[in-house]
Amino acid sequence: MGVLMDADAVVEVRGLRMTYGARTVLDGVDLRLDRGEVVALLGPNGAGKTTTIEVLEGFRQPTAGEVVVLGEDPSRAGDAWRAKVGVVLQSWRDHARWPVGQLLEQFAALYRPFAVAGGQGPYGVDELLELVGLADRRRALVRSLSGGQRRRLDVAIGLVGRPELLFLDEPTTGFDPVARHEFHELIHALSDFDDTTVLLTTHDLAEAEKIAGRILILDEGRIVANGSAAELARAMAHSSEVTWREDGVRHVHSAAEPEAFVRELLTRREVEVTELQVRAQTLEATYLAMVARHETAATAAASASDRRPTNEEAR
Ligand SMILES: Nc1ncnc2c1ncn2[C@@H]1O[C@H](COP(=O)(O)OP(=O)(O)OP(=O)(O)O)[C@@H](O)[C@H]1O
Repeated sequence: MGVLMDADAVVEVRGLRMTYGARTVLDGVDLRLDRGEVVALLGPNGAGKTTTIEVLEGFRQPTAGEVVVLGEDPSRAGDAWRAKVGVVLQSWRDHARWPVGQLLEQFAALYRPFAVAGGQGPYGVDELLELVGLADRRRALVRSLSGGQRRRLDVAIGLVGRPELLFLDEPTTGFDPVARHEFHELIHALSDFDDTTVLLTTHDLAEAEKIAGRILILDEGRIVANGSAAELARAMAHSSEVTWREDGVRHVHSAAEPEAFVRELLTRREVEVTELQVRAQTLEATYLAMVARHETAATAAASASDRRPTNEEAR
């Protein structure tokens, strides 16, 4: 059993460190996921997102820190634990000669012994193919799928055991807009109706904003931001822009709290307000500002510690 205390947490991590040789990739990561949450882990290339997810999946042994996932240490957990966790890795290129439906049947069979009494057990193949939009490719060989279809199959393989916790590493790479939209609906349905907890990495900030209730930004081995897209925008003091017409005259106002401003505008004014629009700060602008701010601070700290004291200062 895990050493951490909170029974409500699906994932709880404290002080996670990971080094590859002399290189420190994760340097004190703390995070927590509660049941039914969809959380996006963002960060620049090489920030350590995949490494974090691989530690949570039990594929990598951390250098230091406490990691509890579904009540267990993932690096020691057994098959019954593994059956509750779904994983979609960044690239998965096996099983080229298998027909899609047969491959999913095989995976479903692996999960069947772990189905709990009264639970639904693994997905039926037809239902799963329908869910991921591959119903018409049941008999196709895996190698004949397009890149986006291949990725949908990866998602199906991650889902087949009806996991309590789903890790998705850049799941929508190569998806066309329709597939992407369907995938977002699928994630909403999983968290709303099945209480599935989802942790995904993505470089698509619009996607993170759309599907994740909470966003974590990892940079230089640490979580530098944690909150909803709106909370992160507020933390950066980013304003939304409200525009409207009053007696035919166009007005523009920057508001840190646009809901309150619009409420005031609509209730207190006696004149007619038309063409009211609120342009919210995008997560992309917030993200770019946050990463830039963090990196500037890190560079300043590094150059301060490199700077040798002058003779004058040393005295
Ligand atoms: N097995 C390994 N051995 C040595 N270094 C590694 C290993 N795996 C990853 N790294 C390094 O660790 C750092 C973090 O990699 P990771 O794949 O976790 O980042 P990421 O945030 O997922 O990046 P991306 O957005 O590019 O997918 C990178 O600098 C990478 O080169």
